[in-house]
Amino acid sequence: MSTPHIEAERGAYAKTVLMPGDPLRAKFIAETFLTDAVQVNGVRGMLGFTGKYKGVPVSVQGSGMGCPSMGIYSYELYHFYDVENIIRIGTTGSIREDLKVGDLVMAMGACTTSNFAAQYHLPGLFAPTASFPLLKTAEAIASARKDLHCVVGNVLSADVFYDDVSPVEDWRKMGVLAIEMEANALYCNAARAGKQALAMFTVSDELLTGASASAAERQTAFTAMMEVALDTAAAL
Ligand SMILES: O=P(O)(O)O[C@H]1O[C@H](CO)[C@@H](O)[C@H]1O
Ligand SMILES: O=c1cc[nH]c(=O)[nH]1
Repeated sequence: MSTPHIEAERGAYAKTVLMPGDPLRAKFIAETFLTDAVQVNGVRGMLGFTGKYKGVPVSVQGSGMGCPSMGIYSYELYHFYDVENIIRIGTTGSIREDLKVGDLVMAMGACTTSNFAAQYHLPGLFAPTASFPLLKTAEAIASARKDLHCVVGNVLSADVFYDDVSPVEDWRKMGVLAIEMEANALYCNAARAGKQALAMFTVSDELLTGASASAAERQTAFTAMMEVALDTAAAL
């Protein structure tokens, strides 16, 4: 069996899949943290791998950028590959003063400028949220680490990276912590499929100050987030 975007056979993915936007980050995770890792997808270069972490089967699959791309891959994993849990691990731009480069943000909710949820024809607006069991487990793992500052709250999944007019202040006034581009679609797909999802992010940019992660910070802080996500997967 394959889908238009995934060439893997049914059963090739573990029940928990980590999803970075960048397929090369998926490759890095497989090579760095997984044992017995095998590549299960290479269609469009959107790499996917399955291996073991601390003896537990775990997969990692690139999602691409934006809600449409995340919408495709998470839908196919949930519906055609029997995946139960998806943990997005991404980068984000913080819009709150105390959220600094390297900090970890977990998305309890995901606002959006995308029209992704319009497909459901709901008689109102849907509020996409993380799965509480995943969030609770991941937050406990992150908080136990001395090397991480972890904040849980609302994020914005934006449709536009290069905005003509910056939306930062409007969302900041509503208590939104940070901006990324995929969590909303992931949470919608999980809700509709009756599955579990969580999105977490390393702050790569402070949109209020203009600070951004150095190469070294990207290496270490992103690695800490990967470990939190993998330890969460192993604990499920
Ligand atoms: O680092 P990733 O997971 O790709 O996430 C963020 O980075 C990309 C934009 O540069 C968007 O996909 C955004 O959500
Ligand atoms: O500012 C940022 C940083 C990462 N990802 C985004 O979508 N925006």
